[in-house]
Amino acid sequence: MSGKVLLSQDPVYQQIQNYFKENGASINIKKIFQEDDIRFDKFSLKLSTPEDGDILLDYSKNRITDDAWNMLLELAESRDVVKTRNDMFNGERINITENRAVLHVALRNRSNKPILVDGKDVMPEVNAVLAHMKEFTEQILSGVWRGYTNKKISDVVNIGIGGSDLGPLMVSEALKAYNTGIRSHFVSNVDGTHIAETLKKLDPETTLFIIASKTFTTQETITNATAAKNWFLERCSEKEHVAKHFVALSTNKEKVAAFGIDTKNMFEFWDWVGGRYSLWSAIGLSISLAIGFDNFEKLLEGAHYMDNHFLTAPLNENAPVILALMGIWYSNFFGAETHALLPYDQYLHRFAAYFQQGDMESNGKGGPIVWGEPGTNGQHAFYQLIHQGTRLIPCDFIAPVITHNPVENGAMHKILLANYLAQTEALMMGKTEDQARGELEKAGMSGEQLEKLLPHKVFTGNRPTNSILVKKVTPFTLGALIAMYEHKIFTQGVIWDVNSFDQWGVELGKQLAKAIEADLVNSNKITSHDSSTNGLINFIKTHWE
Ligand SMILES: O=P(O)(O)OC[C@H]1O[C@H](O)[C@H](O)[C@@H](O)[C@@H]1O
Repeated sequence: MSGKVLLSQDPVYQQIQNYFKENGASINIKKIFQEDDIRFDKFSLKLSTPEDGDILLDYSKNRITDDAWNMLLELAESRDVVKTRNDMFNGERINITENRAVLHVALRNRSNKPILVDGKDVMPEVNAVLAHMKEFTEQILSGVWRGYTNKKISDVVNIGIGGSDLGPLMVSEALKAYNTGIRSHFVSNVDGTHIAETLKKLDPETTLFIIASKTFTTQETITNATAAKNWFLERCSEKEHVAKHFVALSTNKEKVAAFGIDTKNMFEFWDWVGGRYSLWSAIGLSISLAIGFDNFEKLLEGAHYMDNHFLTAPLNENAPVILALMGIWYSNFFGAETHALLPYDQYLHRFAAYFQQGDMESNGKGGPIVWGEPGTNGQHAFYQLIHQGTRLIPCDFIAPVITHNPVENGAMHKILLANYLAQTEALMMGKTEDQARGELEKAGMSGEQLEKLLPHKVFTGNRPTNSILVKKVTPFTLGALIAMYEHKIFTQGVIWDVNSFDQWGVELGKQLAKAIEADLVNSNKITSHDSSTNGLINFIKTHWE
């Protein structure tokens, strides 16, 4: 990421800027479709997976002309996307501020081709942990591993936060159709309500706690894990039974041992796995328990499939690169501030939440705000803003062609897909004044009443969307989808010159929280902060007394 000129000084970037200045405002998606019969063929990409059908990326409904697109592809070249991508896959320390390699791709490297970090192949270690996860999953699911009163484990509580929570939670929800019968719970918030409400439902004899923390120092996780251990020990006084009910996922053996978890019940990963890229590592243990190890492997295979695509496809046929460039076009040139992820699949209801961390903790220093909710719920909440608001909001619409739940003989899924399709069409086409007038007249309106209402019924249209279709949400296709977005984030980071793999911005709040905690536990009137913070602290303390 060094040795490049600043993005704003990159000649290709400047060329795009000039093009945008002259043409940006007049690009109309509807018009381009009218002028170009093969627009969909040109601006869509079909990826055929070995067993799970095709993945279709339709990026034709964008404010993009052939010329702009070619220049954006050139920009990817001039920003060294290819070289940096290769550096990542080759184990170079591309996370420069932490001096670390970035190798989540090694965790799902099903080809087993050696990947070297400082000359050492990481694959044997990766495979050893996977073998441990497989063995453990099989023991729990078959009932070989039992609780302290010899009962089978029925409930698994993943205690973690950020990357040690969002990935396992999102995937366990997304693949519920594959559930093994284990009930999964996720506790993340340091608000005691989260663990208290979770524990209410649980029996210590049949519950397994997975303490998931890369560093094993995260305040929320250690506090929740301690509360869980105390809850367990209040019900089963024998300390040695902790070993049957607590396992750890971490890079930090010493801290795991200090917490009181036997390190043979620790599943290891490494500093070259970023928290928000860790669901493929030991952090995925709760996923493996929820859907079975074979399905967890399929998730890895799907991601590996996308890794190969990202690594080998030419830039103009490369799904993550295409998504990245389209995002750059809107962020850098149109000034779009946000990007919406809109999965039309109830199983993917945490997908946007997951990529809020994935994208904004990675590229938040330069990239857009990422947000979203599943369709059709979003339609009844915030789509008004997307359709008629003053801001440009590029959206990704994601859906499976086939549902796991063909309720009412599949009729419900057809309704869902009709909505999925209608939204992107409506966003592009809008409704002209003439059309709106015609509709109002048809409804019997005229004169002043009609003229008054008319402007409110007009939709400008020309609002950009990508449509992504998978055959079905399977472990494989989900793995591929997640990896596609990971590599999109990577590509954008390279173009923006943002290190997507550090997150220094989250440190300051943590530091201050430690200091304030000390102010909260004494009975003094606090005066050492600004007057607002003092006032808030003192208000809280007065109401405790
Ligand atoms: O897994 P841990 O070490 O407990 O970290 C959990 C989370 O902590 C911080 O908030 C980081 O910003 C996240 O990237 C990380 O996922």
